[in-house]
Amino acid sequence: MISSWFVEDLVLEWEGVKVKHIIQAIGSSSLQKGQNFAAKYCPKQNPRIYDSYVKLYLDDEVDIVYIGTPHGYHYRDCMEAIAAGKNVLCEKAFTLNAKQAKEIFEAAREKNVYVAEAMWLRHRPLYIELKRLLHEEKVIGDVFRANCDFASDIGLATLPATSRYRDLSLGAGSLLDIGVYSLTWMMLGLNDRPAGQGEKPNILAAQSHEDGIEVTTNAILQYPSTNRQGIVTTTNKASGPPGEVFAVIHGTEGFVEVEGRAPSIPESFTVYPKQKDWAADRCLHKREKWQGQRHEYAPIGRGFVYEAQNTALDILAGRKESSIMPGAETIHIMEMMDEIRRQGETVYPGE
Ligand SMILES: NC(=O)C1=CN([C@@H]2O[C@H](COP(=O)(O)OP(=O)(O)OC[C@H]3O[C@@H](n4cnc5c(N)ncnc54)[C@H](OP(=O)(O)O)[C@@H]3O)[C@@H](O)[C@H]2O)C=CC1
Ligand SMILES: O=C1OC[C@@H](O)[C@H](O)[C@H]1O
Repeated sequence: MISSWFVEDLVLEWEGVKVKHIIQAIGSSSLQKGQNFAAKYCPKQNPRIYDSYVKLYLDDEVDIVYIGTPHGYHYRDCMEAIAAGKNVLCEKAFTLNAKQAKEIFEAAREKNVYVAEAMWLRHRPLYIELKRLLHEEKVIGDVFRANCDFASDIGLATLPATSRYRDLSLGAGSLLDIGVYSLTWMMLGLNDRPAGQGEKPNILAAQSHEDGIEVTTNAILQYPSTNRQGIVTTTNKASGPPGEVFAVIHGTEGFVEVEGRAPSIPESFTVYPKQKDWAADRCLHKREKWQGQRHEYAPIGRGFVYEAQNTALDILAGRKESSIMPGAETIHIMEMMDEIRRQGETVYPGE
């Protein structure tokens, strides 16, 4: 699924594009599958098709490998690509745990190649601008709390046991799959330090499981140096349509609501300054009274264009880490998920 979405955006022509991506090769478990993929998603390109990923890593024309396999294979696929001397952009969640992530970044350093987690949300102009408004312009004063919920319905019971949503060896579970976005919004709201230098929060977490698969996670984060708190929630068994507002960030001078179909696909945010007569209303503010300023972001393609472009610019500049999602930030996120899973008693095979 994700590889098709990403490739469609790679070949998209859009205003503001600075690089031209060439899809040199496609690696798949079968030649036929790879051929069908190329014909459907990048018909104007002429990629070589390989019936194994490792064969693709040996292709001299390939500058960077994009890995879109299930979570449980990210460690293997990254390590094999790096061993072959390839730069890598690997889907979220980057690995099953922080230990695997650290080993990958270490291997990349030794081989002097680029590796980055494909956390596309971080590259979106909406995310970057909101972070600036909150922590540089301080549009809502000092942020003191935030929450984000990613609730989706994947129809777990209807899926085959081999699905990445059900197979634990593939990394099944809502936290790694979608909770990682809720955490990413916490990093925007609660962390005003540069990526990779965030403070470690105290964490209190609970997880629920069905048939051994983690389906619901709730976690409270508390940052010792600022006293900021965040609530991270996620479930893959929600029924009904998603709410329009999926994250709220509160500051001493107002609040921000972030809207969109899902936390991975934000469409707008609204900044609500504190109302002058707030004391008169106490807790009974009428919603209509609040005049917020909405910032809308028109979608371009599926939204992967920014991540693709920034990664290409990193490679062209000779960088070995992403300027937006450096290794230390990926490890920080993985460590938080390790701690949530430790408390929630979610364990993957081999751990
Ligand atoms: N950024 C985003 O919005 C999204 C990101 N993702 C991320 O992308 C990754 C892949 O997700 P998604 O595309 O939904 O996954 P899929 O289940 O669609 O699998 C992707 C491909 O992985 C390959 N694969 C290798 N081994 C296996 C295996 N044992 N079982 C199944 N597939 C295997 C297959 O390709 P082949 O047979 O051709 O080798 C398969 O088509 C995950 O990390 C996920 O979190 C997913 C959705 C959205
Ligand atoms: O990254 C993702 O975003 C959309 C979800 O449907 C999907 O499960 C997840 O991998």
